[in-house]
Amino acid sequence: ASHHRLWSEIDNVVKQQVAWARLGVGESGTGWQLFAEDGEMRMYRREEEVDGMVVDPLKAVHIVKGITGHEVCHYFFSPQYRYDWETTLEQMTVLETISEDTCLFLQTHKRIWPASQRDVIFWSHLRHLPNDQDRDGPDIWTVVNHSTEHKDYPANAGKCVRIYLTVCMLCQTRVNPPKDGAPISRDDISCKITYCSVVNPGGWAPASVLRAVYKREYPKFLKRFTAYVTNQTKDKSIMF
Ligand SMILES: CCCCCc1ccc(-c2ccc(S(=O)(=O)CCO)cc2)cc1[C@H]1C[C@H]1c1ccccn1
Repeated sequence: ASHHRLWSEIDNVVKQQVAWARLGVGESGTGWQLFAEDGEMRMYRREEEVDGMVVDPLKAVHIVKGITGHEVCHYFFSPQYRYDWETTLEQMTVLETISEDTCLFLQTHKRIWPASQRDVIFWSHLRHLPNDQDRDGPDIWTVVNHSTEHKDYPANAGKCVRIYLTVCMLCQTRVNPPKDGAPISRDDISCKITYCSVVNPGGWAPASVLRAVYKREYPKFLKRFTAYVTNQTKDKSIMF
């Protein structure tokens, strides 16, 4: 059904996350600190705490040649590929396939010493925001992951501490049409990726441990994931 029980929440969160992702990290005065750089990838964070817990918002901007936003979102959303690129994943369960572009996931992530193991339940929604209104507007593909409850999996019932997150993978494809009118090849395309994430680690974890983990894990994740998409798509026809 086009309108399922989570539809209004998903619609609101997606609109809010797309607007947030499209805001640049602005000039240095806006509180965004550049903390990792690798080629075209720039990773920023803001230092924020909620009830004494580190919930540093993260925003990464990356430009990857040879792939499209549709392809990035396809491999990010689809459960069947996740174990290939998500290295901190211990267990992933699709609790519900709500529609062909909306799933409910339960994930347990590998324990990161000295903190206790974490799990998370989130809905994941894949959406194409075409620019058919104004031609030169951005053609956006996005996946938004947002924590939610599930009656069969109450928080902190087992060994894992429940975390809460909102993640937005927002992509814009750029095409440089070949001069001689030849068909568009992967050499003529690139994808501008904006990845935003806010993770509330649930139970207490030392700020120094969390910040060290984020500093190590986020750049590794985005590099590994984008390399995975490049490798998966290199011999396939372009998914626009
Ligand atoms: C003491 C550590 C507490 C927090 C551990 C933890 C759990 C989940 C997550 C997480 C869960 C989902 C997503 S996603 O973008 O929706 C993709 C689908 O998997 C992303 C990151 C992050 C972290 C933090 C390690 C940090 C970290 C950062 C990037 C990758 C892995 N780990």
